[in-house]
Formats: sequence, structure tokens, C-alpha cells
Amino acid sequence: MALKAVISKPSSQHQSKATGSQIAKLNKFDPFLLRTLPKSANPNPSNQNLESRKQTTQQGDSLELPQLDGSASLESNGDQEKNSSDLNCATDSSVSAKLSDETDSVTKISECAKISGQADFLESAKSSMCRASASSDVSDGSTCSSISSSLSKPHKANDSRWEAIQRVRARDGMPSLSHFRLLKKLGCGDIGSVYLSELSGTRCYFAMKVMDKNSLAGRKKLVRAQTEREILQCLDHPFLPTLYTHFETDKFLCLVMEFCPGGDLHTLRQRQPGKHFSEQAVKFYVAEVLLALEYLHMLGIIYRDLKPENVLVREDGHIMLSDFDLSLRCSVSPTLIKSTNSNSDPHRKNNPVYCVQPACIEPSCIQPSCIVPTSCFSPRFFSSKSKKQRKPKPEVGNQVTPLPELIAEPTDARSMSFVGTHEYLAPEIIKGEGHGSAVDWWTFGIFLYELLFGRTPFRGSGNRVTLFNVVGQPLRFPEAPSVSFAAKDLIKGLLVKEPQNRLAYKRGATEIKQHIFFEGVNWALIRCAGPPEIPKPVEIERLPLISGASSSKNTPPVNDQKCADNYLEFDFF
Ligand SMILES: Nc1ncnc2c1ncn2[C@@H]1O[C@H](COP(=O)(O)OP(=O)(O)OP(=O)(O)O)[C@@H](O)[C@H]1O
Repeated sequence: MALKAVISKPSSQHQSKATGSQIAKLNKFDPFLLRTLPKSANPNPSNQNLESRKQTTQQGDSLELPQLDGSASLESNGDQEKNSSDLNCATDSSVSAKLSDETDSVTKISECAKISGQADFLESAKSSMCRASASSDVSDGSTCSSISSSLSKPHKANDSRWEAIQRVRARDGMPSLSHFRLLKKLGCGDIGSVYLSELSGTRCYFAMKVMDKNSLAGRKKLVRAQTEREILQCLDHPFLPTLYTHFETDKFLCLVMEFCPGGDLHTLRQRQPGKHFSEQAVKFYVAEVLLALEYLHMLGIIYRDLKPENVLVREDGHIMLSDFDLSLRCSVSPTLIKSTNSNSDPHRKNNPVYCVQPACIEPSCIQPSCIVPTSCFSPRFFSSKSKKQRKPKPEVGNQVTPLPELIAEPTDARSMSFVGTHEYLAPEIIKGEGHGSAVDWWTFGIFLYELLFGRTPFRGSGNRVTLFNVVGQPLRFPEAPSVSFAAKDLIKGLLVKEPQNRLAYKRGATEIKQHIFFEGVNWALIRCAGPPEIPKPVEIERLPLISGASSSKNTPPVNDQKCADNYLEFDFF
């Protein structure tokens, strides 16, 4: 079957991306890979600069605004989207006919099929100096999940931004571009540009991802944009983005999300001494990412693009996993399993005061006093028990009935897509063998390694070498910085080349959470643990606003050299 892959061709400044020619060359050199790697028809390899990386917030960039087209109509139904500064916009009836939040996911899929557009690229955006994700836009062989797309987000009940959006919704119907002031370009990626935006007159700030429909259609990326929106719509988790609203004009698809002023973990890592985080900080960040991945897997979503660039830092220093356009949806049956032998797993720690035990859910931990550095990030005990009572007897470990475990791993998912970022690609993706949820645990291992050591383990002098290394080179650890045995042991468990033998292959995040590296982590209350670093507040009023930010006459986004890329297409098989 000829599968069409769309692979970006980086400019000379750009960081690694998978090109068809690189993979074709790999095929020629390795008889084993020849059987499995995708074939490329493209003869045009690119120079890669492995040192350069994504710059997230490009302060001082010249900023361009999407056109606020007063006569814009929604192509899906032809309804007029009014342009007015007094916040008049679509009527309630048209809203419900458009992308109503009350519709189910099936309806949304069909709505997205209506999106049309075939013109030139206005923006082929991938950040410059970016370690970019590559993807093949092929249909995955896995079953599509029945994600519930309810937009009632119980965790947002007291969120002023959520309330502000709901007020607009109640007053004007579906929020539109005219309700927002785009203040600053925060970054751009493969399918869109992200702007810091204010819901006009509210001082409520958001990150608005603006995607050009014609550009998406021309590059066959409408499905990716649709996937991202559908996934965002069903998320309600402290470490995942809140989609406050979404809308479209005749030209643009817009997603309105929480703004993360702390930048991304890649940028933050560069600022650390030695360009790597302390082990304690790493434990915090990867623990939060693990919970986010666990939640995604529970919903039948395989993330597939974990890398520090996609882990953003919120206002409060906690993380937000972003960017779902490469994610795969599949079926999953979360199951509660009562284990009979909690000590059968060699990676599992054997500690009677481990934090998944009820004793760790200390009531005082939900008090405000909890919000101090690491207060919820160390072993916790019943405060009512004396030290003597807490002291474990030698045989206690074997007598305690293990708690039931929730297994939410979409183990049956299979995809043939070539997606990800070179240094983070799992061997089974490179070999084209078909992959499932275990790719997220591989990338989790690479992510952990990079945060601890300041570099990824298989990076070569170019992308081709990197791919070879991922498949064939054994895992090695540098001598410096010094990293604990527990961290290395976890990485070893995750970076097993055969997915079937990889940690978490069967039981997902549950297995990883029980690893000794996470000893002392109070999983239920990480969200109230003190983060390693809290970003400085952004003085929005002082930001150099982009021209036209306060008016309704904005200019459309055009090719931004810092984000622009060329895209190559090749056949996989
Ligand atoms: N919520 C946010 N808050 C702050 N900045 C953000 C936010 N979301 C995205 N950004 C910035 O915008 C950039 C592009 O966003 P994003 O990665 O979602 O775009 P994309 O087109 O999906 O990219 P990719 O090529 O990785 O798929 C990010 O690298 C980040 O710098």
C-alpha cells in the first residue's frame, strides 16, 4: 500500500526532522531496516543542525495578526460571523449549528469534514531552530475511540477565564475572533501560530492557536488540526490544556487555551546550571508528565510527541503537556485489577509507606499549608500515628493486601504512522513495525534522560545516524552529571528496544509509578506540591503589543521566516 507521508524539510537553521531520503538511505545500509523502514522517493537530504533547538517565546519578533474579516462566514454552514467591536457575533441558533460544545464527538467529526480550503500556504509554520516532529498523514489501523467530548469541565468551576468565556457565550453565543485582542506571537509550529490574546476588556489572557485552513488543506493537515481540537475538547486535567473555546472564520481555525507564561521545559533546561535539571526537579516534572500520559491513555489517546518543547510551564510552575496534533486515538478499557502479588515486579519498590497507600492521603495535605516546596512530594504518614505505630515490621510487606490498580493502557492500539521527533522516535516507529502505546513510555524514557543529563541518549551527528543509534546502539549513561541508581534503572526499563519487554508495556503508568525512582511521590496530591521554579509574572500591560492588537483591522498571517518550512512528500511503502 502506498502511504503518503508529509515530512517537513528543515531550513539550514533548523533542527532535525525526518526526511524521506534519510530513511531511504537507512534502508540501503541495513538489511534489517530494509525490511521495515519506510521507503523514500525524495532525493533531497537536508543538512541538520543538531545543536539548535526550538525557541518558544520569541520576544521582540515582528508579529502578525490573523485577518479579522468582518464578513467572514463559517464555511461549514455558511452562517455569517459578524465583525463588531461591541462583541456582537453569531447568534445562538447559528452557534448550535456550528461547533456547539454540546454536540457529541461523532457530530464533531462530521463537522470537521465540512471544513474546506485549497489555496496557497499562508503559513507553513515550524519554529526555527526547532527539533521538529515529523509525521506521516496516514490513517491509522487502530480503532477510533469513542472519546466523550463533553465540554463541561468540572475542574474549571472557579476559573475566572472559564467564567469570562461563559459570560460571552451567554451574551453573544459562540465567541469569535472579534472578541479577542491578539497581543503577541508566542510561537509557531507545524500547523499553526500561537498568540497571547486577551478576551477584550476582561484582562483574561489566553493562548490562541490560529491555523490557516487553506494552508492546512494544502498540506493535508486538516485531520491533524481536527484531531487536536477533538482531543483538547475532552480534556479536563490539571496537567493538560484547557480548551476554553474554539471557533473558525472563513480563513482560520482557532483554539483558545490556557496561556502558560513559563515557557517550555526545553528553554528552562537551557537556563539550568550545566543545562540539566536537578534530580529532584526532574522527579517533579516527569511525575506530572506521567500523570498526564496516564490520563491520556485512559481516554484512549496515545500522545506520541513527548519532548521538553511540548511541556509548558504554567503560571504556578506546574506543567502542561501541549500539542496534540500527532496524537493517536484508539480504544481502551480501563480496568481495576486487584493484584495478588505486589512484589512480583522487579521494578516495583517494596516499601510499606509508599504513597499509593491510604496512609499517604494525609488530610492535612489539602490545607493551604500544603503549598510549600516539596510538602506533598515526600513520603507521608498518618499524622495521628505515633512513630512506633508507623514503624514497619519486617513481615508487614507481605501481609498487606495490595490496593487495586487501575490499568488504563491501550495495549491493543496499532499505528503505522511515522510520527515524532528523531531523537525521541521509538525503535518500532523507525522500523515501521507498527506501534502502540508503548511509544509513549519510550519517549518518557528519553525525556527523563534528557532532563537529567542535558542531552538525549541516541543523538548522532545527523538524523540518519540518530535513527541508526536508536535502533541499534545500546543505552549508555555519561559519567557526569551524577545520577542515582534509581533514575538509571527506570531509564533502562523504559528504553528497552523491544516494546513487549519495555516497562509499562502491559500495565502502563501504574508500573512506572511503582518504580523506586518515584518513592515518596504523593501521586494524588502532586498538584499541590511546590514546583522547582515558579515563573516570573508576565507584565502583560508592558508587552510591546503587535500592531493592530487593539483594532479590528488586523493583517493576515504571512510566511514567517522564523517559522517557515518547506514540506516534502514521499511514499512510505
Ligand atoms: N498554551 C500556551 N502557552 C504559551 N505558549 C504556547 C502555548 N501553546 C503553544 N505555545 C507556543 O506556541 C508554539 C507552537 O505551538 P504548538 O506546538 O501547539 O504548535 P503546532 O503547530 O501544533 O506545533 P508542532 O509542530 O509541535 O505540532 C509552542 O512551541 C509554544 O512555544
